[in-house]
Amino acid sequence: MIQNVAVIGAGSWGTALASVLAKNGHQVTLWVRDAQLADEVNQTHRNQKYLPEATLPVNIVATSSLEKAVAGKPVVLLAVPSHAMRQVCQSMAAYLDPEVLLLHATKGFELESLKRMSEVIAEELSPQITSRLAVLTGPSHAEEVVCEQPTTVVVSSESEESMLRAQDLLMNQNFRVYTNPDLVGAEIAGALKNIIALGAGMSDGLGYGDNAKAALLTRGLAEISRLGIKLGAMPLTFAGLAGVGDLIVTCTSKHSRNWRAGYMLGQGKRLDEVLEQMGMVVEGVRTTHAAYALARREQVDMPITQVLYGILFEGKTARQGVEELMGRGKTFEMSYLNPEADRS
Ligand SMILES: NC(=O)c1ccc[n+]([C@@H]2O[C@H](COP(=O)([O-])OP(=O)(O)OC[C@H]3O[C@@H](n4cnc5c(N)ncnc54)[C@H](O)[C@@H]3O)[C@@H](O)[C@H]2O)c1
Ligand SMILES: O=P(O)(O)OC[C@H](O)CO
Repeated sequence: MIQNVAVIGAGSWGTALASVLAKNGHQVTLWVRDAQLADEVNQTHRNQKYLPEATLPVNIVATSSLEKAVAGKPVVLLAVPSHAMRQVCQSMAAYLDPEVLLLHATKGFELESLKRMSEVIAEELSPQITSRLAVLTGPSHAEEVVCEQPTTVVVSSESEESMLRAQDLLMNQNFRVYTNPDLVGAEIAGALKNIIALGAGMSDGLGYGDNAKAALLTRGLAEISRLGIKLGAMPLTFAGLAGVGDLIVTCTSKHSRNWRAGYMLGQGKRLDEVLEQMGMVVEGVRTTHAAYALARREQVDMPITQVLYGILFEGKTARQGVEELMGRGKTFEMSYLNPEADRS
């Protein structure tokens, strides 16, 4: 069924998802924070800053008014950075349709509270929203999605109906949408892979090869799963699109913001220089901070995250980080063989 959909956030991901929805025939209102960019989208059907190569469908109409964007819309899709989620929800709460289906496509935790995005959304809107809330995640770079390159993603929700509605809205020949009821696992996997992507970029920036990258991905997945399972995720989610699928794409793609930021750090640039040069959200930086705190709180061993925390926030060099990881004591690969020695 054709729907009126509001997409909140006109960075690369919001713009690409607006394009998918519009090509599926939906009427899309795109909320753009910057009024000048809203005019550009309406007049030129382009978003030069975030997706310069793409021409956008004409059934995307941009507005810088959050009220105009969401009022009366049966579906709202949030694609803002994690640090903006709470404030955006607060600002749009009064205008939302009481029966709205809410999707979010944000990969991160709220740093201050260490909460997942769906928890932040439920706190700001209402606990009942969870029955109409779904997350969209999986291996999907905006730059490829907007040019209709084959892409697979996953939607997760506590409500089967919401999950199926989200799948129907988004799925097409080039954008294949799977469902997975493990909302907790989907959100955690999507957020934590960005930490490992920073590490993979660093490894490449240091000039290390494929062996190092494979080690980071595999041991990265081990610690992502360890924390995720402790926080209530289903183990198999980490073997799926939200887990290993997204880990592969983010750690190996030239489009990845997290990999690119890591690469520059590996080459010896300072974090502030790197973030300035990126000009786009690099979720992995805040997520490293959040995961470091969560790992301490939950007493879960996350050696790669710990080392990256040291590099990002404590002045350790990338090379020292590698030495630290490679110089750790002997241990089992599979912690189930010796749960007492749950080390990576
Ligand atoms: N880019 C991708 O390919 C991709 C794919 C999947 C998921 N994501 C996730 O989507 C989310 C958004 O990423 P993106 O790549 O579109 O980022 P981006 O850097 O391309 O754009 C960020 C957007 O958020 C807006 N913004 C920044 N601060 C804001 C604030 N305080 N309040 C409201 N809006 C604010 C900016 O104006 C911009 O429109 C992230 O969580 C990211 O991990 C991105
Ligand atoms: O470009 P990145 O590193 O923010 O990753 C974007 C998506 O999460 C890839 O699935």
